[in-house]
Amino acid sequence: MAQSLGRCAMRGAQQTLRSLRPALWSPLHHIETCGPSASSKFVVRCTAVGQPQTWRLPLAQRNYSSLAGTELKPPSQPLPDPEVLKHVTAALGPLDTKPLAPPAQPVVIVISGPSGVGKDAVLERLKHQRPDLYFVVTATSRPMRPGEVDGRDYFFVSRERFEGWLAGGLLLEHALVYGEYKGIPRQQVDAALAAGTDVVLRIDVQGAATIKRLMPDCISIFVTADSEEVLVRRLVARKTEPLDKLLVRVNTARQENEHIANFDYVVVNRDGALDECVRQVSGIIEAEKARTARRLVRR
Ligand SMILES: Nc1ncnc2c1ncn2[C@@H]1O[C@H](COP(=O)(O)OP(=O)(O)OP(=O)(O)O)[C@@H](O)[C@H]1O
Repeated sequence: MAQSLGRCAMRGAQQTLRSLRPALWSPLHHIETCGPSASSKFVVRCTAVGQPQTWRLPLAQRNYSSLAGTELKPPSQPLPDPEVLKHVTAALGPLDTKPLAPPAQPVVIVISGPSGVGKDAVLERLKHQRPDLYFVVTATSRPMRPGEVDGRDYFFVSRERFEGWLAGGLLLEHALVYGEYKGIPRQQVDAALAAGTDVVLRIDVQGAATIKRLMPDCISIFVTADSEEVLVRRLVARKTEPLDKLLVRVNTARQENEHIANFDYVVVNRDGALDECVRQVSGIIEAEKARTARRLVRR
């Protein structure tokens, strides 16, 4: 039997459930009981819009904060009347079990924007929230910054090696950005798409235009900051460029901002609101995947 909760434990369970499934949570008014059941399921009894509901989680859990990642099962539906079902199939023939909407084709998502706007910061957080996406590791000839890891953040390669990859046709797109090469390894993109996985590319503005030409179906997102002043403050605070290179980046950012109209979406990475930006990017991907054109192409 599920046990009644103390006020403190109840609050913990509410917070966990809300963070797990915000969409399901919103109509819930109140959790009444919450705890392990005799059948080793974790049972949550709650009232949603006046209706009592019971949620059964697959695992017994005592620690509410460790519920993250546990699948919430919706309340069980009443079983259909077998006699009625029999009549339906007798009249219409066997019912088709194929999905009514075909799965969406894998998409390429291009994240771009001026230097210092927060592309890496956004992607770092998105990686944790969206393990279903494949994040292409860009190759670059620029030196590693403190905290960066070769093969995780970028493939840090010499100019000679980069030029060898270029000559061998191993890069989908490349550009010389602030005097350093950056390029997208073709094989990573092809392999992820072939496996049906959505691919995220982090590209500078000039590279984004090339990808849009090569892959017109890609979703291009321009990340920008609240203002030029905020952008410059971020770059200065990052302390990764000497003054002369900083000036070049700010000048380039001015020109890049004029290319917003070439992108499908623009998202503002507001100061101190990184999570909000990540949420918007993730929402855009979800909405695009639900577009009928992306789902019906295979028919
Ligand atoms: N929403 C935000 N609020 C405050 N600071 C932020 C925000 N987003 C990112 N930053 C900070 O701004 C700085 C620049 O971010 P980041 O390095 O991710 O930019 P970038 O667009 O990847 O730059 P580049 O193209 O030069 O590599 C970092 O120090 C990062 O922590």
